Amino acid sequence: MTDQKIKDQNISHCGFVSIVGRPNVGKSTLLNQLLGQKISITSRKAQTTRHRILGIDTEGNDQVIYIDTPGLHIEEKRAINRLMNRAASSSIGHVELILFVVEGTRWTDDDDMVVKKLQDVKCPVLLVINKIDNVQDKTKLLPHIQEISQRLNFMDVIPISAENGEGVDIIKSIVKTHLPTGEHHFPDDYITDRSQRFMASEIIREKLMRFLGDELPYSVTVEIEQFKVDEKTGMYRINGLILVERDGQKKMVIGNQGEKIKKIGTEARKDMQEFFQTKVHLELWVKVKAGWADDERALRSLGYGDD
Ligand SMILES: Nc1nc2c(ncn2[C@@H]2O[C@H](COP(=O)(O)OP(=O)(O)OP(=O)(O)O)[C@@H](O)[C@H]2O)c(=O)[nH]1
Repeated sequence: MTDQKIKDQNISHCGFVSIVGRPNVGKSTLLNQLLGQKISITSRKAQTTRHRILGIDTEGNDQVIYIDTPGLHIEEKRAINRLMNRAASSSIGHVELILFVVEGTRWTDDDDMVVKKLQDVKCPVLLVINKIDNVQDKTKLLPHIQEISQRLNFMDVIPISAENGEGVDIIKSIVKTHLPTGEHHFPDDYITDRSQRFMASEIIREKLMRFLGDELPYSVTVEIEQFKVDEKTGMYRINGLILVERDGQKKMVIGNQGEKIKKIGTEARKDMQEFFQTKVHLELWVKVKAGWADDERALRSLGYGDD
């Protein structure tokens, strides 16, 4: 190895990379793959991610800070949708690189909206075509890529499958070449900027998204009322409050003889134990708080819009 190479390896690098795209294209799945650990919740329903979340990947002298964002979407009628779009848009500036994630050969008006937002950015934009495992006829991929490439000057186009990891290493190596020299922003053992309390509420929300019917998840949010560490055993005692908008929704979350909320609690506790690496005692309650998703002040008190 040359002296120059040895010298370069000892220089600290750090930079921010935004992951943007419309809802449900696989941004959070990609972030989890890039980190090799699950920190961002995912589900088959659109608009699972509601907050901006940082995923920190430190390898030797290099620290990459990925910004996972809520999916950008046209519908902005409700206060919650406005805040989600704002959180996503604010992450577009001041980064080293943007990963624009789209889904196979499927293109929608929301994708067009994202392209418009990216039109004037100063940093390079990498087009990431996700879910290629779902594209049956691969011959359609090339003309599709050619068509999208006319809409924006992409630095490169990488087809991937975030679900099974295909192509993710290529993204990692491209990201590395865009890191400026500089001190690490976070301690090397950090994987996210978010508190354990926040992660606990997200894990519960993921189970609500996954186990409730198609419409209900958008009327539900979670507040952590208690987060205590038992000093003797190290066990976490967590109380979560599930807020819904109407009485009928409360019944649906609880389920027949409490079976639904029990399932949500069991699955959330399992994930929490894995994430926190300790035993967890979790209790869940459901409460009606009408109109929480339309009221910007109520949303702020629930932690929305701080992003
Ligand atoms: N087949 C397939 N499914 C994928 C792939 N990546 C993600 N998915 C699925 O797509 C759905 C959405 O993934 P998410 O990671 O939650 O998508 P997102 O873009 O973060 O969604 P929002 O939170 O709505 O912005 C989930 O059901 C994932 O399992 C992939 O490479 N292949």
